[in-house]
Amino acid sequence: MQQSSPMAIARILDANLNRAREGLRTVEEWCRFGLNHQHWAEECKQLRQALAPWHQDDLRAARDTPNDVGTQLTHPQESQRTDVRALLQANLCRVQEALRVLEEYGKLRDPAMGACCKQLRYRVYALESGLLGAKLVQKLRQCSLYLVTSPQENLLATVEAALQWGLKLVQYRDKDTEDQLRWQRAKDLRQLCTQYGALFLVNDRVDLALAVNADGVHLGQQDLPIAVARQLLGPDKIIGRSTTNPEEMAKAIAEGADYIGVGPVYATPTKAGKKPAGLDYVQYAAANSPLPWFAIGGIDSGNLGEVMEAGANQVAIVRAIMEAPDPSQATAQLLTQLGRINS
Ligand SMILES: Cc1ncc(COP(=O)(O)OP(=O)(O)O)c(N)n1
Ligand SMILES: Cc1nc(C(=O)O)sc1CCOP(=O)(O)O
Ligand SMILES: [Mg+2]
Repeated sequence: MQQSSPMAIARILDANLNRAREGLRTVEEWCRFGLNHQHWAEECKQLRQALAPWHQDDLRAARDTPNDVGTQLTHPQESQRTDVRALLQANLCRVQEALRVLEEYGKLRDPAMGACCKQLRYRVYALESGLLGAKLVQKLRQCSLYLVTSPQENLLATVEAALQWGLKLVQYRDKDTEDQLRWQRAKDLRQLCTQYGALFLVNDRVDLALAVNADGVHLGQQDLPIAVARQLLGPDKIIGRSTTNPEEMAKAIAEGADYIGVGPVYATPTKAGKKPAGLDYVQYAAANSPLPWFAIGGIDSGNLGEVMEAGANQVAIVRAIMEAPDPSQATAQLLTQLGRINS
């Protein structure tokens, strides 16, 4: 059994504090500049800051790089990063390993250091699932057509008709129904969407989204702040935000929305009284949005061409499907125009 050497322990702590902080900084840069994701960028920063007070002068002073036998040790995978995902994965793994070492050796120095590093390691697991497990958002990026429902007697049959043609994204929007029934309908739609492999979001209501395990929510400017919804829903669920102008777009990005609605493109009775943002804002979104975005408002097969010419690849629709004489045919027509019969 080896006697514990304070110098050796100080070197281990110093090396792993550096490793954890560098790894976090690498991930943070992508959250900030690659994803424009304020929530995750801040989480990385806070994790780094939580480690900083433990990196005391005596630990730095123990550093002895010339005599560190590990500086020449590399693994072939370190020089083979195929893409940003692999880079993030490697760095998050590095941070988790370093935190585990800090937890174990930190206990020898101060039990509070061990406990702190354990908590930080759990937060890094959450960061990892948020960043790399965001499969729902990746799926949303593939959806060219977004059906936003309106209340009607044959709600399920109408949505199913669209799903049969390959629709992959549905939002349950229902302003007036009492909660018991709304919850029942949301459950039925959730099940239907699961059956067809489609994403299912709930408009306005985070509680309802949670209650039926929806894939996310859509929030307008008057609805809950995104940070509150994120806290309730966790990092993996999709949160969409309506925007009408560049300022709202910038705010939604900064707040950590996963996608935005861009509209109303045209005046629409579904959102009576809301002034159209027009095709100019569609063009602006096409040039500037780093997030997936859906043009919405008054869009049908007759004007879809000009909305696409303005730069939209993804559109959200209420009446042109929900009130179509033949929702199947309407969906097929829209998907064909969007160039993707299957999504
Ligand atoms: C995809 C999408 N975009 C915009 C909206 C509108 O949301 P909001 O402004 O909150 O208005 P209501 O739909 O709640 O009346 C949306 N629902 N979906
Ligand atoms: C629900 C909604 N939100 C809009 C926005 O611009 O934020 S426009 C809109 C209504 C879209 O319905 P339709 O396809 O029937 O015109
Ligand atoms: Mg709303």
